[in-house]
Amino acid sequence: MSSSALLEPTPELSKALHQDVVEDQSSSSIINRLKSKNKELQTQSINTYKQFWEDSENNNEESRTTMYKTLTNTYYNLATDFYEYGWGESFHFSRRSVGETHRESTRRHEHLLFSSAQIKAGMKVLDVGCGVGGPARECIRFTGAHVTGLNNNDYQIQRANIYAAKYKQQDYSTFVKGDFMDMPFADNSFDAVYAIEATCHAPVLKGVYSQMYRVLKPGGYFAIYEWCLTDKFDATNELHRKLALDIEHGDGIAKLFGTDVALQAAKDAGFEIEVVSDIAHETTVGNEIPWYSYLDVGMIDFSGIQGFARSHIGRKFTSNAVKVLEKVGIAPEGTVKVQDVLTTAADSLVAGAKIEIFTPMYLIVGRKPLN
Ligand SMILES: CC(C)=CCC[C@@H](C)[C@H]1CC[C@H]2C3=C(CC[C@]12C)[C@@]1(C)CC[C@H](O)C[C@@H]1CC3
Repeated sequence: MSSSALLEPTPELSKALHQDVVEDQSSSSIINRLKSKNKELQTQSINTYKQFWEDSENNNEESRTTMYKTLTNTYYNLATDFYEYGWGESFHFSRRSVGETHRESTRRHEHLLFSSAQIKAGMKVLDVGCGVGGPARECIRFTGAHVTGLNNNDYQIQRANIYAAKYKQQDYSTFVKGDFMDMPFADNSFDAVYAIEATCHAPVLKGVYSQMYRVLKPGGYFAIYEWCLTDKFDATNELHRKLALDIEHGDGIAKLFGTDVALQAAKDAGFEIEVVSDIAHETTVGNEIPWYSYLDVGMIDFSGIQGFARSHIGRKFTSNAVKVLEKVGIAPEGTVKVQDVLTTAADSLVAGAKIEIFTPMYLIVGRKPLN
């Protein structure tokens, strides 16, 4: 099978695949969402995604980086509903202190980035790879800025617009479809730019960081949480290589880069670096819970359906429930495979984190020089 077998992620495909769910203004349950997919297109999407990774022709970095747009788009067409069901509206990890809820730690993690980027009321801010807009909405609440969310996935843009209407934030946010390697914005048009666990989908980090530099006004701040392989990653170690590939496959990433590559890319893009830190390994008062704990074996969260859904045992429950839904024809054929891909993601992230070869929160804060 050639790499072109992945379905072209056009707006028409999105509309046909997700059907009337995109028009739904209420927060629809995962069952309703699965029920209303175009079954044939959903099955085709997951089969081609699986095939893409199994196909040895595609299972090499060059082919994956060439196909990054289609690869990541196909992934989010399949994963978005599950992410919202098990994680909420902000698609990222966070450090958590004892006594802190998932929502509280998510917010705190976002606030740290917004403060690092010096975002203030009235500023024009860009969120690169905004998902369904969870962090953008919090940025608006926390700072009073106007946030433009850039995303290449039509379904996520539609979800973001639905939420903006729900939370009455239309005047403070705009969600734009576009490729972060070739942004549809003029030079020097934003006061601050940030990205949360999103630019790892880029085929070349310097490419996306250079675009962030280009659209940022001189003197403006750039702040990112990057997904990276750490210095402990050893490319000659078979287990390390397998875990990196599983993270890529499970999370729709063409290629993971090292922290050294990310930092150099930010410098090469032109930023004056002010802060660099793998905050996964920083300790703060009471911060004793690793970022991956929710996904780890033995962790049970009784804080509600979402808490249960993201736990290891909850994932097993979801896999079995999805099998039944698929059997009785409610969920499209192949939905079990989507849950399998997500299980690969969760397991490899936890394993990679435990041996410290991976971090989802390599913080880089830089500034575009005034001259
Ligand atoms: C892919 C990138 C760059 C960022 C997303 C990070 C996380 C928010 C996701 C990574 C793995 C995801 C999984 C889930 C939610 C979102 C993630 C943690 C689930 C818990 C959602 C519910 C499913 O039934 C199981 C998923 C496992 C993986």
